[in-house]
Amino acid sequence: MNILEKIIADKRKEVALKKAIIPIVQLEQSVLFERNGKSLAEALQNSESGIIAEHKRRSPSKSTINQNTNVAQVAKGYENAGVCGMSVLTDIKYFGGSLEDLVLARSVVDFPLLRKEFIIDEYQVLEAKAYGADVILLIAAVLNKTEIKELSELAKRLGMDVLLEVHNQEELEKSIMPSLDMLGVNNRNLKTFEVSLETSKQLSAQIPDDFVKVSESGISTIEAIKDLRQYGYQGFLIGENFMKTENPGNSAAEFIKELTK
Ligand SMILES: O=C(O)c1ccccc1NCC(=O)[C@H](O)[C@H](O)COP(=O)(O)O
Repeated sequence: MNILEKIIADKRKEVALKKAIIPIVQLEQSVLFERNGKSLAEALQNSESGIIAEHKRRSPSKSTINQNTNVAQVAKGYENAGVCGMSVLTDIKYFGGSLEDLVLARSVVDFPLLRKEFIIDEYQVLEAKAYGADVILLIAAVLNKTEIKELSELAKRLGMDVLLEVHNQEELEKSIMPSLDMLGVNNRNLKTFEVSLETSKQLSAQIPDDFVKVSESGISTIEAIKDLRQYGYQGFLIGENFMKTENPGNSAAEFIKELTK
């Protein structure tokens, strides 16, 4: 079993347990369920930087990135830095995140928040809305076409944006559908952890112009972003490069200042 298969197997158990503990009707009673979401796709299209900054304590490829974070402080720091949106990892076992992180970020900022999660069930889409997300991530490597359609259409009905993530041409071909807002190319192979920005460059021409293109993972320089822009990318998801520093908000601010000068 590769790491992605292991994560998904654990996720199925986690979701089954959560469904038994917190019924859907309770999620729908959350005050945040009534909140009008902010569009990340629109924010990226109107942005000079295109930065989506991530809150990430650890990952399967890096056992420790930053264990001492205060998610609310990081969210405020990212807001002051002028990011377009923030990605909040909510997986506990592999990334040290939680839905509480999402709601804490929501309590201090009003810009688009992406629930970064391995979504395999409609229950998690409802959870994303109930805990304050504006955007969900769907990963083509772990979903079939029908699942992508059903999960993305539910997110759209709830007023959320959908970022669909692919890593190769086959995943891209099965995924293109009108209920998606952004097409993300993950430069990290989630089975081997190998990272190459060439993945974004190679797949860019096959992504229809109707979708905002986002390049994800392994981005750490201004030059990389300038290069990826030549391939039509308007969004750049950055995690470790900011989170490995003592003050992720300040790091994002310095990066964006340099990028937009
Ligand atoms: O980051 C990992 O090790 C990882 C492993 C398995 C599945 C997903 C994983 N990461 C999720 C992400 O896509 C990244 O957190 C995100 O794109 C930011 O990447 P980076 O800037 O390289 O931290």
